[in-house]
Amino acid sequence: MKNENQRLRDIALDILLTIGESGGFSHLVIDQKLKKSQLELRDKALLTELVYGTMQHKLTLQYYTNYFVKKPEKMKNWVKWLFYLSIYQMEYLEKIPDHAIIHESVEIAKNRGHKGIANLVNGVLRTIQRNGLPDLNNITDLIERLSIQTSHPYWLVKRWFLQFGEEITREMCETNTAHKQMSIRVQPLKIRRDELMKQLENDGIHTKTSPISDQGMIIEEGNVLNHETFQQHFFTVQDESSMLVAELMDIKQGMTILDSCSAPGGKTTHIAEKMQDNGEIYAYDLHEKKAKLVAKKAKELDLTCIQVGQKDARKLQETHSKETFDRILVDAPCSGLGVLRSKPDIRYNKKEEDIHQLARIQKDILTHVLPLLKKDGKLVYSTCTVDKEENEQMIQSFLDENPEYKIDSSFFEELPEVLKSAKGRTQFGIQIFPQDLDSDGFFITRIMYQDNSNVSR
Ligand SMILES: C[S@@+](CC[C@H](N)C(=O)[O-])C[C@H]1O[C@@H](n2cnc3c(N)ncnc32)[C@H](O)[C@@H]1O
Repeated sequence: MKNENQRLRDIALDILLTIGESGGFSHLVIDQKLKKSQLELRDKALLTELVYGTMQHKLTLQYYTNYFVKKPEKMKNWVKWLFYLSIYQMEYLEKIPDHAIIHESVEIAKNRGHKGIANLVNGVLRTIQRNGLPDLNNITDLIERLSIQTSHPYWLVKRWFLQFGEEITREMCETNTAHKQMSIRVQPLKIRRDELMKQLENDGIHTKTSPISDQGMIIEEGNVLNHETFQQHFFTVQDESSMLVAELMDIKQGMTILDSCSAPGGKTTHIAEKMQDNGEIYAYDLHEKKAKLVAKKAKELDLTCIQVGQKDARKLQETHSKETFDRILVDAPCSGLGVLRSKPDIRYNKKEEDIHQLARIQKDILTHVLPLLKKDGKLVYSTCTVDKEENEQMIQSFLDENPEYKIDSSFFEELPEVLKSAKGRTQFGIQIFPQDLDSDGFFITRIMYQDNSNVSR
């Protein structure tokens, strides 16, 4: 008979095997399993922590495991992941005593395998308990050391080293393995921010205002997702860097706006709120199912100025005439290297080749969408990634090929005070690193037409 602790770790192991070996998205697999599991709320939180934590530290845990096991390549996948899960708990979670972790892990090994595997698990974990783990500072290659210490693939650390230098890369990798603060965006047509803060405070949830958006709040303590104001859709959970995108669109009431890559609708609904639901927003996404999420979100937030549809951004000229929109948002599909804290599996699944292909798609989308912008309009381009090829270099190459456009220099004046001297600021936009604001890594820039009538070419 399995006890509750064992059952919980068994489920965690199944989830890790699915994400780690079959490439499932962590948040989707966890959601699915949690729905079926009938675990108590507290246990669900621990299960989520075990899965995210183990995934986040996978390469470090692999290094430790391989240090102690003689022929690691011969281990079955479930044994490998059982080691990662067990060592994660011993090394990173203070609340569970080592003897309890070892006991549960050995029981799982007995149930899933045989006595030999149980003995191996017992032997390795007891050695770690007695002697501790190897010192990662002894790894001599700087990039390899950082890769193992912070569990980022070698190619990615090397790429960031070359693009941003050692200091920024180190800070970024370290931030990516740390806990991330949660932020929310109030729906101002439903409740004022100060009122919401007061209501939450009365129920023991401490918040502070965001330096990025006057709709933003940072949760300092307490679980806001269990609060009635969340069920009432008085706010949306949104990262602060993500909030900054709509903040930098210079939005006014009554505008006609295109959101070309809009699902699941975080930024579309923010734009609608900023317009006080007064204007027209056309929100599209390549995938029908995802576009439906935008409509759902708009409905929950009682926003009516959004028209949702399934469309390829590269073919929008079939639907809309040239120079239709006052503002356009291209929140482009990207490699997602800025959101590694919330989606730990991304770092192991992405390949360098994906980046080249994404940069081509991003440029293609920009090229096809920009003619829809009014001559005095503004287009904001953003990604949730940290990579020059998809951001600065893509923009530079686009502008080189399309001299009728330029970066809108007033964009930089509108940056919030906390980002005015950010390290990621260049003539092509701003790269926000996760360590800048304890938020997601994002790139944002703003493009407009350039009056070339006086320029001879
Ligand atoms: C970064 S996400 C957008 C996030 C969204 N703006 C938000 O804030 O919730 C990029 C979206 O672009 C969509 N996409 C990818 N290729 C596209 C294309 N060719 N045309 C339109 N949408 C596309 C993806 O399905 C994905 O939902």
